[in-house]
Amino acid sequence: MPIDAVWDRLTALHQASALNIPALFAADPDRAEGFTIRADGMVFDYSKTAIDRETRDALLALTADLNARRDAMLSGEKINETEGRAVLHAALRHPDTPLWPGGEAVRAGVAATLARMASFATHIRDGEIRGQGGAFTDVVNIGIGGSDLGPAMAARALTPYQDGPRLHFVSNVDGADLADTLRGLDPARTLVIVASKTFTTIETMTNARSAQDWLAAHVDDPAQQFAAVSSATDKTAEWSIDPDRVFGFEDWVGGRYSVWGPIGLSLMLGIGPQRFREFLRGGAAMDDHFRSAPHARNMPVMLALVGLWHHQICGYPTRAVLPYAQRLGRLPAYLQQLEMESNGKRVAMDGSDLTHGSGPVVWGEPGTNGQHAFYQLIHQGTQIVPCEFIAAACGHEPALDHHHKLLLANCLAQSEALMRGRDLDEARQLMAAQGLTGAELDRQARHRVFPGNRPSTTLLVRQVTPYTLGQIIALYEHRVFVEGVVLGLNSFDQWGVELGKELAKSVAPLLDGKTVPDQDASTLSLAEALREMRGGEG
Ligand SMILES: O=P(O)(O)OC[C@H]1O[C@H](O)[C@H](O)[C@@H](O)[C@@H]1O
Repeated sequence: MPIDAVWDRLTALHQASALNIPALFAADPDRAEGFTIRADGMVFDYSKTAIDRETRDALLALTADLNARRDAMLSGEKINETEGRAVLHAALRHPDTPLWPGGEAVRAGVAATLARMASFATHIRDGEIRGQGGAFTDVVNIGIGGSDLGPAMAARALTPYQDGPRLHFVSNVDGADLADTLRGLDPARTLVIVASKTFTTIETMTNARSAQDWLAAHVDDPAQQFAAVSSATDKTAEWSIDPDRVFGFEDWVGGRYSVWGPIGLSLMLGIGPQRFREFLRGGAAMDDHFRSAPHARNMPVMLALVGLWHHQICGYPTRAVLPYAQRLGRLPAYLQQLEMESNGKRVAMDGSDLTHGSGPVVWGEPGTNGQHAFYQLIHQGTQIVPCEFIAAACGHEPALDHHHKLLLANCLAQSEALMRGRDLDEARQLMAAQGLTGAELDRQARHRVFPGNRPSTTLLVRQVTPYTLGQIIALYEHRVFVEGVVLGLNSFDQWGVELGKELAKSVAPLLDGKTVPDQDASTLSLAEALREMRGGEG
Protein backbone atom coordinates (compact mmCIF):
# COMPACT_ATOMS: atom_id res chain seq x y z
CA MET A 1 0.00 0.00 0.00
CA PRO A 2 1.46 3.46 -0.87
CA ILE A 3 2.50 5.38 2.22
CA ASP A 4 -0.13 8.12 1.74
CA ALA A 5 -2.81 5.45 1.72
CA VAL A 6 -1.41 4.06 4.99
CA TRP A 7 -1.70 7.47 6.65
CA ASP A 8 -5.23 7.85 5.28
CA ARG A 9 -6.16 4.46 6.60
CA LEU A 10 -4.83 5.33 10.06
CA THR A 11 -6.77 8.59 10.09
CA ALA A 12 -9.89 6.75 9.02
CA LEU A 13 -9.39 4.14 11.74
CA HIS A 14 -9.03 6.88 14.31
CA GLN A 15 -12.13 8.73 13.12
CA ALA A 16 -14.31 5.68 12.67
CA SER A 17 -13.71 4.08 16.02
CA ALA A 18 -14.15 5.61 19.40
CA LEU A 19 -11.70 3.09 20.79
CA ASN A 20 -11.99 2.75 24.51
CA ILE A 21 -9.04 1.18 26.28
CA PRO A 22 -10.97 -0.68 29.02
CA ALA A 23 -13.31 -2.01 26.32
CA LEU A 24 -10.32 -3.28 24.35
CA PHE A 25 -9.25 -5.30 27.38
CA ALA A 26 -12.77 -6.66 27.79
CA ALA A 27 -12.87 -7.72 24.15
CA ASP A 28 -9.43 -9.35 24.07
CA PRO A 29 -8.44 -11.55 27.03
CA ASP A 30 -4.90 -11.83 25.64
CA ARG A 31 -4.47 -8.09 25.25
CA ALA A 32 -1.98 -7.55 28.10
CA GLU A 33 0.41 -10.16 26.71
CA GLY A 34 -0.32 -9.44 23.05
CA PHE A 35 0.60 -5.78 23.48
CA THR A 36 3.72 -6.36 25.59
CA ILE A 37 7.23 -6.89 24.26
CA ARG A 38 9.81 -8.69 26.37
CA ALA A 39 13.44 -8.55 25.33
CA ASP A 40 16.70 -9.04 27.16
CA GLY A 41 15.15 -8.57 30.61
CA MET A 42 13.10 -5.51 29.65
CA VAL A 43 9.32 -5.34 29.49
CA PHE A 44 7.51 -2.79 27.33
CA ASP A 45 3.74 -2.74 27.79
CA TYR A 46 1.68 -0.65 25.38
CA SER A 47 -1.62 -2.37 26.07
CA LYS A 48 -3.00 0.70 27.87
CA THR A 49 -3.34 2.58 24.59
CA ALA A 50 -6.31 2.73 22.25
CA ILE A 51 -4.43 0.67 19.67
CA ASP A 52 -6.08 -2.56 18.63
CA ARG A 53 -4.73 -5.29 16.39
CA GLU A 54 -6.11 -3.69 13.23
CA THR A 55 -4.58 -0.31 14.10
CA ARG A 56 -1.28 -1.95 14.94
CA ASP A 57 -1.20 -3.66 11.55
CA ALA A 58 -1.89 -0.34 9.88
CA LEU A 59 0.85 1.35 11.92
CA LEU A 60 3.31 -1.37 10.99
CA ALA A 61 2.68 -0.58 7.33
CA LEU A 62 4.39 2.79 7.99
CA THR A 63 7.71 1.00 8.40
CA ALA A 64 8.10 -0.23 4.82
CA ASP A 65 11.34 1.75 4.29
CA LEU A 66 12.69 1.28 7.77
CA ASN A 67 15.03 -1.68 7.31
CA ALA A 68 16.77 -0.08 4.34
CA ARG A 69 17.28 3.18 6.27
CA ARG A 70 18.39 1.31 9.39
CA ASP A 71 20.93 -0.70 7.41
CA ALA A 72 22.13 2.46 5.68
CA MET A 73 22.72 4.08 9.09
CA LEU A 74 24.39 1.06 10.64
CA SER A 75 26.74 0.56 7.70
CA GLY A 76 28.14 4.07 7.64
CA GLU A 77 26.24 5.64 4.75
CA LYS A 78 26.02 9.43 4.93
CA ILE A 79 22.38 9.52 5.92
CA ASN A 80 22.79 12.93 7.58
CA GLU A 81 22.47 14.51 4.17
CA THR A 82 22.30 18.17 5.20
CA GLU A 83 25.68 17.91 6.90
CA GLY A 84 27.13 15.24 4.60
CA ARG A 85 27.89 12.92 7.49
CA ALA A 86 27.47 9.31 8.46
CA VAL A 87 25.55 8.52 11.67
CA LEU A 88 27.56 5.93 13.52
CA HIS A 89 27.16 6.58 17.22
CA ALA A 90 26.02 2.95 17.53
CA ALA A 91 29.57 1.91 16.51
CA LEU A 92 30.79 3.36 19.83
CA ARG A 93 28.88 0.56 21.56
CA HIS A 94 30.59 -2.16 19.53
CA PRO A 95 34.31 -1.90 20.26
CA ASP A 96 34.87 -5.66 19.91
CA THR A 97 33.04 -6.57 16.72
CA PRO A 98 32.55 -4.35 13.70
CA LEU A 99 29.06 -2.91 13.48
CA TRP A 100 28.83 -3.99 9.84
CA PRO A 101 30.97 -6.33 7.71
CA GLY A 102 33.13 -3.52 6.29
CA GLY A 103 33.37 -1.61 9.53
CA GLU A 104 36.71 -2.86 10.85
CA ALA A 105 38.51 0.49 10.55
CA VAL A 106 35.75 2.23 12.49
CA ARG A 107 35.76 -0.52 15.13
CA ALA A 108 39.54 -0.31 15.54
CA GLY A 109 39.37 3.47 16.02
CA VAL A 110 36.59 3.14 18.57
CA ALA A 111 38.45 0.43 20.48
CA ALA A 112 41.69 2.43 20.51
CA THR A 113 39.98 5.55 21.89
CA LEU A 114 38.09 3.51 24.45
CA ALA A 115 41.37 1.92 25.58
CA ARG A 116 42.98 5.37 25.94
CA MET A 117 40.00 6.61 27.93
CA ALA A 118 40.10 3.52 30.14
CA SER A 119 43.81 3.90 30.81
CA PHE A 120 43.42 7.61 31.66
CA ALA A 121 40.40 6.92 33.87
CA THR A 122 42.12 4.05 35.66
CA HIS A 123 45.17 6.16 36.41
CA ILE A 124 43.10 9.09 37.63
CA ARG A 125 41.06 6.76 39.81
CA ASP A 126 44.07 4.96 41.30
CA GLY A 127 45.92 8.24 41.85
CA GLU A 128 48.77 7.55 39.45
CA ILE A 129 47.80 10.61 37.41
CA ARG A 130 47.55 13.35 39.99
CA GLY A 131 46.73 16.99 40.30
CA GLN A 132 49.26 19.39 41.70
CA GLY A 133 47.86 18.90 45.17
CA GLY A 134 47.56 15.11 45.04
CA ALA A 135 45.12 12.53 43.66
CA PHE A 136 42.09 14.06 42.01
CA THR A 137 39.09 14.24 44.30
CA ASP A 138 36.74 16.09 41.94
CA VAL A 139 36.03 16.22 38.22
CA VAL A 140 34.23 19.16 36.63
CA ASN A 141 32.80 18.47 33.18
CA ILE A 142 32.28 21.72 31.29
CA GLY A 143 29.99 21.24 28.31
CA ILE A 144 26.46 21.99 27.16
CA GLY A 145 23.69 20.20 25.24
CA GLY A 146 24.90 16.79 24.16
CA SER A 147 28.26 17.43 25.83
CA ASP A 148 26.53 17.74 29.19
CA LEU A 149 23.13 16.08 29.31
CA GLY A 150 24.29 12.54 28.50
CA PRO A 151 27.05 12.20 31.07
CA ALA A 152 25.17 14.31 33.65
CA MET A 153 22.01 12.24 33.30
CA ALA A 154 23.91 8.93 33.33
CA ALA A 155 26.14 9.92 36.25
CA ARG A 156 23.08 10.70 38.34
CA ALA A 157 21.30 7.55 37.22
CA LEU A 158 24.31 5.45 38.22
CA THR A 159 25.05 7.10 41.56
CA PRO A 160 25.21 3.72 43.35
CA TYR A 161 28.02 2.68 41.00
CA GLN A 162 30.16 5.76 41.47
CA ASP A 163 33.36 4.97 43.29
CA GLY A 164 35.73 7.44 41.66
CA PRO A 165 36.27 11.16 42.09
CA ARG A 166 33.15 13.25 42.68
CA LEU A 167 31.53 14.40 39.44
CA HIS A 168 30.23 17.90 38.74
CA PHE A 169 28.69 19.33 35.60
CA VAL A 170 28.77 22.95 34.50
CA SER A 171 26.76 23.86 31.44
CA ASN A 172 25.07 27.27 31.71
CA VAL A 173 27.00 30.38 30.69
CA ASP A 174 25.34 31.97 33.72
CA GLY A 175 28.36 32.48 35.99
CA ALA A 176 26.22 31.16 38.83
CA ASP A 177 26.65 27.64 37.48
CA LEU A 178 30.45 27.74 37.48
CA ALA A 179 30.71 29.71 40.71
CA ASP A 180 28.37 27.42 42.64
CA THR A 181 30.21 24.35 41.35
CA LEU A 182 33.75 25.52 42.02
CA ARG A 183 32.95 26.89 45.48
CA GLY A 184 34.45 24.51 48.00
CA LEU A 185 36.53 22.53 45.48
CA ASP A 186 40.29 22.26 45.87
CA PRO A 187 41.73 23.54 42.57
CA ALA A 188 44.90 21.53 43.05
CA ARG A 189 42.87 18.31 43.19
CA THR A 190 40.20 19.12 40.61
CA LEU A 191 40.29 17.86 37.05
CA VAL A 192 38.46 20.08 34.56
CA ILE A 193 37.24 18.34 31.41
CA VAL A 194 36.27 20.67 28.59
CA ALA A 195 33.75 18.70 26.55
CA SER A 196 32.69 20.18 23.24
CA LYS A 197 32.31 18.44 19.92
CA THR A 198 33.08 21.63 18.00
CA PHE A 199 35.22 23.36 20.65
CA THR A 200 33.60 26.63 19.58
CA THR A 201 30.42 26.69 21.68
CA ILE A 202 30.46 30.11 23.33
CA GLU A 203 28.98 28.95 26.65
CA THR A 204 31.50 26.14 27.04
CA MET A 205 34.47 28.20 25.92
CA THR A 206 33.52 31.03 28.31
CA ASN A 207 33.18 28.61 31.22
CA ALA A 208 36.43 26.89 30.27
CA ARG A 209 38.35 30.21 30.21
CA SER A 210 37.00 31.15 33.63
CA ALA A 211 37.84 27.71 35.01
CA GLN A 212 41.32 28.12 33.59
CA ASP A 213 41.62 31.49 35.37
CA TRP A 214 40.43 29.86 38.60
CA LEU A 215 43.08 27.18 38.28
CA ALA A 216 45.78 29.66 37.28
CA ALA A 217 45.09 31.69 40.40
CA HIS A 218 45.73 28.66 42.61
CA VAL A 219 48.14 26.24 40.91
CA ASP A 220 51.44 26.67 39.07
CA ASP A 221 50.52 24.61 36.03
CA PRO A 222 46.80 24.68 35.17
CA ALA A 223 47.44 22.43 32.16
CA GLN A 224 48.04 19.58 34.59
CA GLN A 225 44.45 19.96 35.76
CA PHE A 226 42.85 19.97 32.33
CA ALA A 227 41.56 17.42 29.83
CA ALA A 228 39.55 17.91 26.65
CA VAL A 229 37.04 15.94 24.64
CA SER A 230 36.28 17.06 21.11
CA SER A 231 36.04 16.14 17.47
CA ALA A 232 38.02 19.31 16.69
CA THR A 233 41.40 18.33 18.06
CA ASP A 234 43.06 21.12 16.07
CA LYS A 235 41.20 23.59 18.29
CA THR A 236 42.11 21.85 21.55
CA ALA A 237 45.76 22.35 20.58
CA GLU A 238 45.22 26.13 20.80
CA TRP A 239 44.46 25.66 24.48
CA SER A 240 47.82 23.97 25.09
CA ILE A 241 46.13 20.94 26.58
CA ASP A 242 48.50 17.99 26.78
CA PRO A 243 47.63 15.79 23.74
CA ASP A 244 47.70 12.75 26.05
CA ARG A 245 44.66 14.26 27.74
CA VAL A 246 42.75 15.03 24.59
CA PHE A 247 40.18 12.47 23.46
CA GLY A 248 38.95 12.95 19.95
CA PHE A 249 35.96 11.56 18.16
CA GLU A 250 34.70 11.56 14.61
CA ASP A 251 32.12 13.86 13.07
CA TRP A 252 29.82 10.85 12.62
CA VAL A 253 28.89 11.11 16.29
CA GLY A 254 26.12 13.68 16.80
CA GLY A 255 26.30 15.71 20.02
CA ARG A 256 23.07 14.30 21.49
CA TYR A 257 24.23 10.75 20.66
CA SER A 258 27.73 11.13 22.05
CA VAL A 259 27.58 9.81 25.64
CA TRP A 260 28.89 6.43 24.45
CA GLY A 261 32.31 7.77 23.47
CA PRO A 262 34.78 10.32 24.85
CA ILE A 263 31.95 12.65 25.91
CA GLY A 264 31.26 9.91 28.47
CA LEU A 265 34.75 10.34 29.97
CA SER A 266 33.44 12.00 33.14
CA LEU A 267 30.99 9.12 33.59
CA MET A 268 33.80 6.63 33.12
CA LEU A 269 35.87 8.45 35.74
CA GLY A 270 32.97 8.14 38.15
CA ILE A 271 31.95 4.51 37.59
CA GLY A 272 35.17 3.04 36.23
CA PRO A 273 36.00 1.58 32.81
CA GLN A 274 34.49 -1.84 33.50
CA ARG A 275 31.07 -0.49 34.35
CA PHE A 276 31.30 1.90 31.43
CA ARG A 277 31.80 -1.19 29.26
CA GLU A 278 28.65 -2.66 30.80
CA PHE A 279 26.83 0.51 29.80
CA LEU A 280 28.08 0.04 26.23
CA ARG A 281 27.07 -3.63 26.30
CA GLY A 282 23.51 -2.67 27.26
CA GLY A 283 23.35 -0.26 24.33
CA ALA A 284 24.84 -2.88 21.98
CA ALA A 285 22.25 -5.44 23.07
CA MET A 286 19.51 -2.98 22.14
CA ASP A 287 21.18 -2.47 18.74
CA ASP A 288 21.08 -6.21 18.19
CA HIS A 289 17.42 -6.36 19.19
CA PHE A 290 16.59 -3.42 16.91
CA ARG A 291 18.34 -5.09 14.00
CA SER A 292 16.94 -8.56 14.43
CA ALA A 293 13.47 -8.49 16.03
CA PRO A 294 10.48 -8.44 13.67
CA HIS A 295 8.85 -5.02 13.71
CA ALA A 296 5.79 -6.14 15.66
CA ARG A 297 8.06 -7.49 18.43
CA ASN A 298 10.66 -4.75 18.15
CA MET A 299 10.74 -2.40 21.13
CA PRO A 300 12.10 0.75 19.47
CA VAL A 301 9.81 0.22 16.47
CA MET A 302 6.66 -0.23 18.55
CA LEU A 303 7.59 2.61 20.93
CA ALA A 304 7.94 4.82 17.84
CA LEU A 305 4.67 3.66 16.29
CA VAL A 306 2.77 4.26 19.52
CA GLY A 307 4.28 7.76 19.61
CA LEU A 308 3.35 8.42 15.98
CA TRP A 309 -0.20 7.23 16.60
CA HIS A 310 -0.63 9.58 19.52
CA HIS A 311 1.02 12.63 18.02
CA GLN A 312 0.35 12.42 14.29
CA ILE A 313 -2.99 10.61 14.19
CA CYS A 314 -4.68 11.42 17.51
CA GLY A 315 -3.18 14.92 17.53
CA TYR A 316 -1.94 14.90 21.13
CA PRO A 317 0.67 17.67 21.16
CA THR A 318 2.99 16.49 23.93
CA ARG A 319 4.20 13.34 25.60
CA ALA A 320 5.29 12.98 29.21
CA VAL A 321 8.21 10.80 30.28
CA LEU A 322 7.65 9.78 33.88
CA PRO A 323 10.46 7.77 35.42
CA TYR A 324 9.53 6.24 38.76
CA ALA A 325 13.18 6.45 39.73
CA GLN A 326 14.57 9.52 41.41
CA ARG A 327 18.00 8.98 39.90
CA LEU A 328 16.49 9.15 36.41
CA GLY A 329 15.58 12.75 37.22
CA ARG A 330 17.53 14.13 34.27
CA LEU A 331 16.20 11.55 31.79
CA PRO A 332 13.31 13.78 30.64
CA ALA A 333 15.74 16.64 29.95
CA TYR A 334 18.06 14.26 28.12
CA LEU A 335 15.16 12.95 26.04
CA GLN A 336 14.01 16.48 25.31
CA GLN A 337 17.23 17.12 23.47
CA LEU A 338 17.31 13.66 21.91
CA GLU A 339 13.77 13.85 20.60
CA MET A 340 13.10 17.55 20.05
CA GLU A 341 16.46 18.42 18.52
CA SER A 342 16.29 15.33 16.34
CA ASN A 343 12.70 15.45 15.14
CA GLY A 344 11.66 19.06 15.73
CA LYS A 345 11.83 19.81 12.00
CA ARG A 346 9.38 21.15 9.44
CA VAL A 347 11.09 20.19 6.22
CA ALA A 348 11.54 16.72 4.75
CA MET A 349 14.89 15.31 3.70
CA ASP A 350 14.32 16.57 0.14
CA GLY A 351 13.58 20.15 1.27
CA SER A 352 9.82 19.96 0.77
CA ASP A 353 7.38 20.74 3.59
CA LEU A 354 6.65 17.77 5.83
CA THR A 355 3.36 16.15 4.97
CA HIS A 356 2.89 15.39 8.66
CA GLY A 357 3.91 17.30 11.75
CA SER A 358 7.27 17.27 13.46
CA GLY A 359 7.83 15.27 16.62
CA PRO A 360 5.96 16.18 19.82
CA VAL A 361 6.93 18.29 22.79
CA VAL A 362 8.57 15.97 25.32
CA TRP A 363 8.55 16.77 28.99
CA GLY A 364 8.42 15.09 32.37
CA GLU A 365 9.60 14.69 35.91
CA PRO A 366 10.14 11.71 38.14
CA GLY A 367 7.17 10.15 39.85
CA THR A 368 6.00 10.32 42.51
CA ASN A 369 6.85 14.04 42.66
CA GLY A 370 4.96 14.81 39.46
CA GLN A 371 1.82 13.32 40.97
CA HIS A 372 1.74 16.14 43.48
CA ALA A 373 2.27 18.78 40.84
CA PHE A 374 1.05 18.36 37.27
CA TYR A 375 -0.82 15.04 37.22
CA GLN A 376 -4.01 16.98 37.89
CA LEU A 377 -3.96 18.11 34.26
CA ILE A 378 -2.97 14.67 33.03
CA HIS A 379 -6.00 13.14 34.72
CA GLN A 380 -8.64 15.83 34.29
CA GLY A 381 -7.34 18.48 31.87
CA THR A 382 -8.97 18.96 28.49
CA GLN A 383 -5.91 17.91 26.53
CA ILE A 384 -4.67 14.37 26.52
CA VAL A 385 -1.05 13.70 27.44
CA PRO A 386 0.20 10.23 26.54
CA CYS A 387 2.38 9.12 29.44
CA GLU A 388 5.48 6.96 29.28
CA PHE A 389 6.06 5.36 32.66
CA ILE A 390 9.47 3.90 33.41
CA ALA A 391 10.18 1.81 36.49
CA ALA A 392 12.79 -0.55 37.92
CA ALA A 393 11.65 -3.58 39.92
CA CYS A 394 14.45 -3.21 42.46
CA GLY A 395 16.11 -0.24 44.06
CA HIS A 396 19.60 -0.09 45.50
CA GLU A 397 18.53 0.48 49.11
CA PRO A 398 17.55 -2.90 50.59
CA ALA A 399 16.86 -1.29 53.95
CA LEU A 400 14.35 1.02 52.27
CA ASP A 401 12.66 -1.57 50.09
CA HIS A 402 9.28 -0.62 51.51
CA HIS A 403 9.80 2.80 49.88
CA HIS A 404 10.46 1.08 46.61
CA LYS A 405 7.29 -1.00 46.74
CA LEU A 406 5.31 2.15 47.42
CA LEU A 407 7.00 3.81 44.45
CA LEU A 408 6.08 0.88 42.20
CA ALA A 409 2.52 0.77 43.47
CA ASN A 410 2.15 4.45 42.62
CA CYS A 411 3.48 3.87 39.13
CA LEU A 412 1.01 1.04 38.47
CA ALA A 413 -1.85 2.95 40.06
CA GLN A 414 -1.32 6.01 37.88
CA SER A 415 -1.50 4.14 34.59
CA GLU A 416 -4.54 2.25 35.83
CA ALA A 417 -6.27 5.46 36.97
CA LEU A 418 -5.57 7.13 33.62
CA MET A 419 -7.11 4.21 31.79
CA ARG A 420 -10.10 3.47 34.04
CA GLY A 421 -11.09 6.91 35.16
CA ARG A 422 -14.14 7.41 37.35
CA ASP A 423 -17.55 8.01 35.78
CA LEU A 424 -20.31 10.30 37.02
CA ASP A 425 -22.30 7.48 38.64
CA GLU A 426 -19.34 6.42 40.72
CA ALA A 427 -18.61 10.03 41.66
CA ARG A 428 -22.25 10.55 42.65
CA GLN A 429 -22.16 7.48 44.86
CA LEU A 430 -19.07 8.87 46.59
CA MET A 431 -20.80 12.17 47.23
CA ALA A 432 -23.98 10.47 48.40
CA ALA A 433 -21.92 8.43 50.85
CA GLN A 434 -20.72 11.75 52.27
CA GLY A 435 -24.31 12.82 52.79
CA LEU A 436 -24.68 15.23 49.86
CA THR A 437 -27.98 15.46 48.03
CA GLY A 438 -29.66 17.26 45.16
CA ALA A 439 -27.91 19.94 43.13
CA GLU A 440 -24.94 20.11 45.49
CA LEU A 441 -24.35 16.36 45.05
CA ASP A 442 -24.39 16.81 41.25
CA ARG A 443 -22.07 19.79 41.34
CA GLN A 444 -19.52 18.15 43.65
CA ALA A 445 -19.70 14.87 41.75
CA ARG A 446 -18.83 16.52 38.45
CA HIS A 447 -15.54 17.80 39.92
CA ARG A 448 -14.66 14.26 40.89
CA VAL A 449 -15.15 12.66 37.47
CA PHE A 450 -12.07 11.29 35.71
CA PRO A 451 -12.70 10.78 32.00
CA GLY A 452 -10.31 7.82 31.82
CA ASN A 453 -9.39 6.18 28.51
CA ARG A 454 -6.10 8.09 28.68
CA PRO A 455 -3.18 6.29 27.09
CA SER A 456 0.10 5.30 28.66
CA THR A 457 2.95 2.87 28.13
CA THR A 458 5.11 1.27 30.80
CA LEU A 459 8.74 0.25 30.48
CA LEU A 460 10.21 -2.01 33.16
CA VAL A 461 13.77 -3.04 33.92
CA ARG A 462 14.93 -5.09 36.87
CA GLN A 463 17.17 -2.37 38.27
CA VAL A 464 18.81 0.78 36.95
CA THR A 465 22.32 -0.52 36.29
CA PRO A 466 24.99 0.51 33.76
CA TYR A 467 23.70 -2.24 31.46
CA THR A 468 20.00 -1.38 31.68
CA LEU A 469 20.69 2.34 31.38
CA GLY A 470 22.54 1.53 28.15
CA GLN A 471 19.50 -0.42 26.96
CA ILE A 472 17.10 2.42 27.82
CA ILE A 473 19.12 5.13 26.08
CA ALA A 474 19.68 3.07 22.94
CA LEU A 475 15.97 2.17 22.94
CA TYR A 476 15.04 5.85 22.84
CA GLU A 477 17.71 6.66 20.26
CA HIS A 478 16.33 4.06 17.89
CA ARG A 479 12.77 5.15 18.63
CA VAL A 480 13.67 8.68 17.56
CA PHE A 481 15.31 7.27 14.44
CA VAL A 482 12.22 5.23 13.51
CA GLU A 483 9.95 8.24 14.00
CA GLY A 484 12.28 10.36 11.86
CA VAL A 485 12.29 7.77 9.06
CA VAL A 486 8.50 7.51 9.05
CA LEU A 487 8.14 11.31 9.04
CA GLY A 488 10.74 11.57 6.27
CA LEU A 489 12.99 14.08 8.03
CA ASN A 490 16.67 14.21 8.93
CA SER A 491 16.94 13.37 12.64
CA PHE A 492 20.64 14.17 12.75
CA ASP A 493 21.06 17.87 12.01
CA GLN A 494 20.00 20.82 14.19
CA TRP A 495 19.85 23.93 12.05
CA GLY A 496 17.11 25.30 14.30
CA VAL A 497 19.62 26.23 17.00
CA GLU A 498 21.74 28.44 14.76
CA LEU A 499 19.73 31.65 14.36
CA GLY A 500 19.58 32.39 18.07
CA LYS A 501 23.35 31.85 18.34
CA GLU A 502 24.01 34.29 15.49
CA LEU A 503 21.71 36.93 16.92
CA ALA A 504 23.25 36.60 20.39
CA LYS A 505 26.50 37.79 18.84
CA SER A 506 24.90 40.76 17.13
CA VAL A 507 22.80 41.73 20.16
CA ALA A 508 25.69 41.65 22.65
CA PRO A 509 27.05 45.16 21.81
CA LEU A 510 23.65 46.65 22.73
CA LEU A 511 24.36 45.80 26.35
CA ASP A 512 27.47 47.97 26.12
CA GLY A 513 25.40 50.88 24.84
CA LYS A 514 26.55 50.51 21.24
CA THR A 515 24.21 50.89 18.31
CA VAL A 516 23.41 47.89 16.24
CA PRO A 517 21.73 48.30 12.85
CA ASP A 518 18.41 46.65 12.02
CA GLN A 519 17.42 46.02 15.61
CA ASP A 520 13.73 45.72 16.38
CA ALA A 521 12.16 48.16 18.83
CA SER A 522 11.32 45.57 21.49
CA THR A 523 14.87 44.22 21.69
CA LEU A 524 16.28 47.75 21.76
CA SER A 525 14.05 48.80 24.60
CA LEU A 526 14.70 45.60 26.61
CA ALA A 527 18.46 46.07 26.17
CA GLU A 528 18.13 49.69 27.29
CA ALA A 529 16.14 48.62 30.36
CA LEU A 530 18.83 46.08 31.22
CA ARG A 531 21.56 48.67 30.79
CA GLU A 532 19.76 51.03 33.13
CA MET A 533 19.28 48.29 35.72
CA ARG A 534 22.96 47.48 35.45
CA GLY A 535 23.85 51.11 36.24
CA GLY A 536 24.17 52.49 32.71
CA GLU A 537 27.62 51.08 32.03
CA GLY A 538 29.23 51.15 28.55
O1 LIG B 1 29.54 19.83 21.89
P1 LIG B 1 29.37 21.20 21.36
O2 LIG B 1 30.00 21.36 20.01
O3 LIG B 1 29.91 22.21 22.33
O4 LIG B 1 27.86 21.47 21.17
C1 LIG B 1 26.97 21.50 22.24
C2 LIG B 1 25.52 21.57 21.80
O5 LIG B 1 25.28 22.81 21.19
C3 LIG B 1 24.67 22.95 19.94
O6 LIG B 1 24.08 24.20 19.83
C4 LIG B 1 23.70 21.88 19.55
O7 LIG B 1 22.38 22.33 19.54
C5 LIG B 1 23.77 20.64 20.37
O8 LIG B 1 23.41 19.55 19.55
C6 LIG B 1 25.13 20.40 20.94
O9 LIG B 1 25.12 19.21 21.69
